[in-house]
Amino acid sequence: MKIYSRAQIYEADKITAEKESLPSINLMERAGGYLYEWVHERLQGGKVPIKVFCGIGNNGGDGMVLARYLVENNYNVTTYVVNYNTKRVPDFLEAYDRLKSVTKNWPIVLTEESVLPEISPQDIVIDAIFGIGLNRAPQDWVKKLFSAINASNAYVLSVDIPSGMYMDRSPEEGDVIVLPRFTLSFQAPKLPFFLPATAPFMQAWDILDIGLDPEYLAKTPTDVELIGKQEVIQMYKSRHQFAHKGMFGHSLLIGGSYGKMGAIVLASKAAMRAGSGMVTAYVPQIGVQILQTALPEVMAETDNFNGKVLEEIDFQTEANAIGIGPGMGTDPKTVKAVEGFLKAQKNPMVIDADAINIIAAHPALLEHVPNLSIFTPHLGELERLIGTWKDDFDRLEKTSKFAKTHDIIIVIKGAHTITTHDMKLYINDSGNPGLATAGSGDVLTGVITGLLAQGYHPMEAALMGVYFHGRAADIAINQYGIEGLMAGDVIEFLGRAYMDLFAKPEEPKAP
Ligand SMILES: NC(=O)C1=CN([C@@H]2O[C@H](COP(=O)(O)OP(=O)(O)OC[C@H]3O[C@@H](n4cnc5c(N)ncnc54)[C@H](OP(=O)(O)O)[C@@H]3O)[C@@H](O)[C@H]2O)[C@@H](O)CC1
Ligand SMILES: [K+]
Repeated sequence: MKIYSRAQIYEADKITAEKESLPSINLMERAGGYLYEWVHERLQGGKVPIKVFCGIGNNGGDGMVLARYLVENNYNVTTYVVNYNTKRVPDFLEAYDRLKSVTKNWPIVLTEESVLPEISPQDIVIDAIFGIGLNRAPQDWVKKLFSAINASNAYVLSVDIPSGMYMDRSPEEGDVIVLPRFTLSFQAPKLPFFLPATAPFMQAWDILDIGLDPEYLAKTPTDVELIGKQEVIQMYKSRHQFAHKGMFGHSLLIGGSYGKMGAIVLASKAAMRAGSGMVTAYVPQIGVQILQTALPEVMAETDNFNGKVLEEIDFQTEANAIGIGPGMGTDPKTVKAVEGFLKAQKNPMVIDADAINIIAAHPALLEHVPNLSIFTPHLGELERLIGTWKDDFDRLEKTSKFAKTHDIIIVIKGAHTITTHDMKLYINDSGNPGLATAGSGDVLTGVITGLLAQGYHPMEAALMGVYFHGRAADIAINQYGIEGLMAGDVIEFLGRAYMDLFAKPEEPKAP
């Protein structure tokens, strides 16, 4: 699913109005009408007190239309104009007049001098104060209103985006954002919904299709995409009945050290479950027995040293794909081995954990990393690789530039894992907090390597790998719970994640 920028949303709005030869207020009427339907379906005329807070831009206009429908249908509504600015936009004014024409209870105008209204936990609050147009810090009294809404314990429904959330920067000290119970966003989700500093405000949300011009939406390329089941189905290649193991590639996982053999065991097993025809693990001698005992399906190769860490990386396996890093450590001898190894590589591979740390500490090695290799850092590793950042948006910009410069793919692991290549961002749609557990990254490395070995393009392998890893965890928590989930459980549910691609979607849960 495409994620449009603010400029693209405004453009879509303009083009839709032009094409339909309708004044733009009609689009606002449509948006407000859909908001009303959503609310009405749930309240069924119930006389709960509804407080609609409207700004004076188009987001406020949407709120005004919703308020009018509520009034016309005899709901118990009080409407407020949060008059944060002198520039009331024309469509807002029109929607405001239309509301005033149907009721004697005109909206209450709130300004800096006003006493803010009491909000009780029984109220329903509609937050239509700021939409995607927020471009500077609101005045203190407006922030106080946001805080009062948040402190009220009322059910809060945000229109389009929680008020106070920016489209292009993370919250800073002193910022306040409305924390809604639910957000109804128009046409497509917005980038901040998925970033660490702002995603916690998006506990539940849905998209309202307000009929923006489908042609414009379809033909406009976006810098950001959301990757879910639909996108993965398009990349998936099904197997025919007479397939044999030689057709699905040989994965080689390099890593492990004394005390950290589990990481390479998990990665190797995950590569098998991801569908790699064969898997070999290249480990220090100390690890051979452990690996062979843990995983009879996986072959082992080792170096010529009797050490606890890898001192050499020189293998016979003719691998279709290599994943390096899990449990490897950063012993100087291993660093030398990695240097030698990288210089000999031509094909894209998966680079994780200590292999990332080694490259970060020896940036000259980047030159030897094959193009389209997939780096899978968590935030700590990413910082070592690319340096520090100001906020979530800055991190994305710096990471995509770094990936572009070195022609690599970077998978930034997090609650919403984001993959970047060629200045585009791909946000993963699956996964849950259960994945914040030891070994989960090693499993991901194995899955991506296994997909790469099967002949998927590195971008497909990265996006599918991240998706399946998350989806397997989503299915696994039905059995283990979020707290109980372990990395090994994710591996056990990988098969189910593949099967789920073609399963009938579940009924959405009621908010
Ligand atoms: N386009 C679409 O597809 C559709 C969009 N729709 C709706 O429109 C919403 C976007 O509307 P919007 O552009 O009018 O912006 P909104 O968020 O209402 O802010 C209003 C204005 O406030 C100003 N301002 C900013 N920060 C400020 C501050 N701190 N303190 C004081 N003032 C501040 C700033 O104007 P400025 O003063 O910078 O000129 C800004 O323009 C969108 O979220 C959706 O709900 C739907 O109707 C249907 C189709
Ligand atoms: K809002």
